[in-house]
Amino acid sequence: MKRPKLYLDKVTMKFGNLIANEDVSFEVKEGEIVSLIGPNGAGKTTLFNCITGFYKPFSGRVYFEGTEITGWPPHKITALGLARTFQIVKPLKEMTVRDNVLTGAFLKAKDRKEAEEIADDVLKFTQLYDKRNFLASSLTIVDKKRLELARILATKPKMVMLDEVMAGLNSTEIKQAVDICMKLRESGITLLIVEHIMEAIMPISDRVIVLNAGRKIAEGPPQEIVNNEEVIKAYLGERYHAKSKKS
Ligand SMILES: Nc1ncnc2c1ncn2[C@@H]1O[C@H](COP(=O)(O)OP(=O)(O)OP(=O)(O)O)[C@@H](O)[C@H]1O
Repeated sequence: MKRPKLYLDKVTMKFGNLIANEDVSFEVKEGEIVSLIGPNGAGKTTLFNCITGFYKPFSGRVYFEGTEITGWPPHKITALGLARTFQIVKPLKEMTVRDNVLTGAFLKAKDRKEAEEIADDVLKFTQLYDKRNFLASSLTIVDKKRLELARILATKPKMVMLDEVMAGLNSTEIKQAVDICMKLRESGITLLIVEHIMEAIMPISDRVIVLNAGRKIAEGPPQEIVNNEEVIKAYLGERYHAKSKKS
């Protein structure tokens, strides 16, 4: 039996009267790829912020590898091995690509030499090594997204949470991003992915969790989710449903 890596117990988050997440519970097991989907405003990013310490939930608890991390500061959660990307990528623009990645690598490295080794490995993995001396501000959107991933991989995470890393990419770049997800899983990293590009994530997800208006409305293997009437109505629509039936 695989152990739960991440466990949410009835997480609720409110902004004034608006309930962005309501009693959301689920677990992600070690080595799984789990996708979190739902319409715009469903509460996916808010939940990521609650898990990674950027928001303190109104109520409920978050556990990582059995340790309760509810309300911990983000840097402490990253140090424990849970890292996340942001929907709007924010590299340190006036620093080089390599220095950006080094800032992540120093979290776990014992000295500069080790940090540089970690950074260079990660830069090669994310195909940014040739651009290591570029200023981050000069990168294209796909390379900025790779850099965002490289920075968090340099912290040597056990679990990575990706927030819409495929948005704005072309089909070749999406395929490369999917390959990276598969490679991360092969290397033992557990993944929780927020994404709107169903064609990319459905084939690689072990399980899919669906949020709508802050509540979890479904959870299950991709094939079950694409046939779930409530999910089709709330989010997937007939188009994706019909397409997935054909394949
Ligand atoms: N800081 C905030 N203050 C007030 N309301 C917020 C805040 N952040 C999010 N919300 C509201 O909470 C709800 C959930 O938003 P959230 O960004 O989590 O949705 P989402 O599922 O990530 O959407 P998308 O797919 O568009 O990224 C929305 O109604 C949003 O307007």
